[in-house]
Amino acid sequence: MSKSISGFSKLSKSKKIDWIVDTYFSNAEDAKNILKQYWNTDEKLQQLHDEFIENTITNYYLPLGVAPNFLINNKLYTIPMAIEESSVVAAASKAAKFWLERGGFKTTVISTTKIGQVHFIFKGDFHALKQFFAKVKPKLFEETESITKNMKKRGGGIIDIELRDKTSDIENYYQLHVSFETLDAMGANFINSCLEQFAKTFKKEALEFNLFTEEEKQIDIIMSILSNYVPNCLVRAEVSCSIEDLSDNDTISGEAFANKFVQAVKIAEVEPYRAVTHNKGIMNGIDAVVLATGNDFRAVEAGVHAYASRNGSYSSLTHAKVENGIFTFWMEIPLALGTIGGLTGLHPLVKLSLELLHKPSAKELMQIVAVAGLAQNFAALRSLTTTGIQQGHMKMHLMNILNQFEANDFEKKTLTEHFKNHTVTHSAVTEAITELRIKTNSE
Ligand SMILES: CC(C)(COP(=O)([O-])OP(=O)([O-])OC[C@H]1O[C@@H](n2cnc3c(N)ncnc32)[C@H](O)[C@@H]1OP(=O)([O-])[O-])[C@@H](O)C(=O)NCCC(=O)NCCSC(=O)C[C@@](C)(O)CC(=O)[O-]
Ligand SMILES: NC(=O)C1=CN([C@@H]2O[C@H](COP(=O)(O)OP(=O)(O)OC[C@H]3O[C@@H](n4cnc5c(N)ncnc54)[C@H](O)[C@@H]3O)[C@@H](O)[C@H]2O)C=CC1
Repeated sequence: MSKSISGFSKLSKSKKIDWIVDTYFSNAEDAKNILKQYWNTDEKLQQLHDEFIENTITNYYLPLGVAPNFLINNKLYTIPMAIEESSVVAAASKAAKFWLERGGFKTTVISTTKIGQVHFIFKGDFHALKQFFAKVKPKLFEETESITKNMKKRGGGIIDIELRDKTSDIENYYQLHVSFETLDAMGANFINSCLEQFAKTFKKEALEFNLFTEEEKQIDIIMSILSNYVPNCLVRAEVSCSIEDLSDNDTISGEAFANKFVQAVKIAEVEPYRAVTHNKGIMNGIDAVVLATGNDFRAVEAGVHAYASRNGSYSSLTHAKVENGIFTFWMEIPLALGTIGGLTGLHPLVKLSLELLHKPSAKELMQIVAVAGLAQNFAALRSLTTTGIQQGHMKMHLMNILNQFEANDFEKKTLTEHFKNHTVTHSAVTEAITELRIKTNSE
């Protein structure tokens, strides 16, 4: 059985590794070598990565791929994508190329408001609390001045502070519900700093408020935190073309494809089991760009799925219709992203990704990310409603299976050629590589 340890965080990196490999690995030297293999040879760069998080022992690589040919509002982009799953980048690239020839993607940012809340318990009269709030509200703005002054100069800051009565949900529970404009920053730290100052001011001022009883003066702050639910930080991405232009092969007409596609989207609108997978496909594109641009994918994931459930049941994020012979496919999605702050100015590959994207503002990045999600969903639905998903996915996954067998270059070349005309499944690859090895050995 493994042991626990006290003071691990205080050990040096090399001592941490020693403890890990000695405690958990049968071959400590091998384990240590694997960890060290992923260190950067540039010590300064390694230190930068070490300091992103805590207790760092090595780097965890993900491939960074690119999907070219994205025409967004008449501007061409090559989109960086960091993801472990095969076929996602290929699918995005294929959808980009398809829509490039059909006018490209059109996007608009609908809104950019973010929310934070101070949750508190107040045992008293709501009327008195409202009076107190009216009195203290200017002070809340005043006492956060040092935090907000630069953001205000840039055109952002605190938009409004509301008092919300939540006592029908929990006894004596109220909120300060605050809206913010954080411009090119995702804003989590800015918002949290403002909220924590509101909480201090609110509590302090309550002690001096004459209309409160002694009990009412004891406002109990439970917590102050931004919300990752951002339904008013919304972007729309859309593609459309005539149904005749929709087909690029002879096996299905544009009309038949459009109808099937719209049905597939409708199913995801009404059937949660399908909607979750449908939206997972959208997140294949979104997460990959969010990660490549150093943004907080947990925040995005949480917010997006909450939005997908906003009408009471989990539903598709994308929608499609055919009207007057025109096929339209679109998505509105909440995305709180930053192109300043967090890791965006620190991680060399994030900086490179942002430069590749023409150094976007947060609003531009929202549009690019939404397009990556819409394109991904288009590619997946196109495969699902025509060839089935496995054909393309397994074609891309072939190399992973071959690597599981530690295939050499000759085997990879021969089998890639073979599977151009055969269906890729795990067992078909197993059979083919076994046969090839028997044949090669007997020669
Ligand atoms: C996989 C493809 C693209 C193959 O599609 P294909 O028609 O066999 O590809 P192709 O060889 O004819 O090439 C056409 C274009 O596709 C792209 N492409 C093609 N191959 C590559 C490659 N190796 N590397 C980079 N890009 C590639 C590329 O843009 C290329 O143009 P070119 O560069 O030649 O001018 C297609 O079958 C497809 O789009 N499939 C969908 C795959 C998918 O959605 N994968 C996500 C993982 S599955 C999942 O997690 C989600 C899901 C599906 O469950 C969601 C849902 O249910 O909704
Ligand atoms: N629940 C959550 O989502 C939480 C997330 N986080 C983390 O917080 C980080 C993001 O916080 P931020 O406050 O965005 O980053 P940050 O703390 O690095 O701040 C960015 C700062 O950049 C400055 N700035 C300069 N030019 C600007 C411009 N044009 N527009 C806007 N700001 C400009 C502002 O002072 C702003 O506060 C992420 O790493 C995230 O993972 C932290 C706590 C909770």
